[in-house]
Amino acid sequence: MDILLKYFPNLTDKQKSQFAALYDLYLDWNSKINVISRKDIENLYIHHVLHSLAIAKVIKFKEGSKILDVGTGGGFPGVPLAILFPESTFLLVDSIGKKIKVATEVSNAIGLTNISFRHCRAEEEKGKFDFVVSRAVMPLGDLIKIIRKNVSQEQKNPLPNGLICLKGGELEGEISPFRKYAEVDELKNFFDEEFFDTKKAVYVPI
Ligand SMILES: C[S@@+](CC[C@H](N)C(=O)[O-])C[C@H]1O[C@@H](n2cnc3c(N)ncnc32)[C@H](O)[C@@H]1O
Repeated sequence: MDILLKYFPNLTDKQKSQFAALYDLYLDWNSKINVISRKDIENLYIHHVLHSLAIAKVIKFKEGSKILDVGTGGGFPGVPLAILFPESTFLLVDSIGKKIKVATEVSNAIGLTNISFRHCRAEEEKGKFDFVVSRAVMPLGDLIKIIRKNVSQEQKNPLPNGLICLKGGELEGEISPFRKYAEVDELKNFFDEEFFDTKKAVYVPI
């Protein structure tokens, strides 16, 4: 948990206690419904929470922003972002109901009120949002096809509305059709921990 303060030193007491509560909640829920690899749970704050918050190093969402998290699984990156941006609203969707249940239970337990959940395929979600976020769900081209309908044309943020996804490893092939518009941030430029050496955030204005 202290690792979060290293990169986000201005957390409020409420945010600190919400982040701190995540460990026990995920430990408990993950033992019933697997959303994080069991041996990775001890790395929750670096591998999952801080990784999700990398999106906040790409953009600080303006008050009133609406964000869709596609394929959130147990709530990543949506739950950490909803804690960090209490003035924005988040909809987390996943096609697997029991994973959405974990994300819902965790966020209810920490009293998040700016978040909602839907058990559906992203293809079925018709709402409009300022940004779509996603981690480890599907190749960029497939994701863009699905979420294009969900990006609002009304702009209120410093970056034009679009998609921000967290990706690992070799991305050249996946990104090349979008290279004219995509911006790739290496997470090692934001965070010192070795885990981030190969991780990237890809922003595509839509
Ligand atoms: C590898 S998991 C990643 C979960 C989470 N984003 C994370 O990083 O921990 C991929 C998730 O995407 C969901 N998913 C895949 N295709 C989807 C679709 N078309 N609509 C909604 N969810 C989808 C799966 O059910 C799964 O929970």
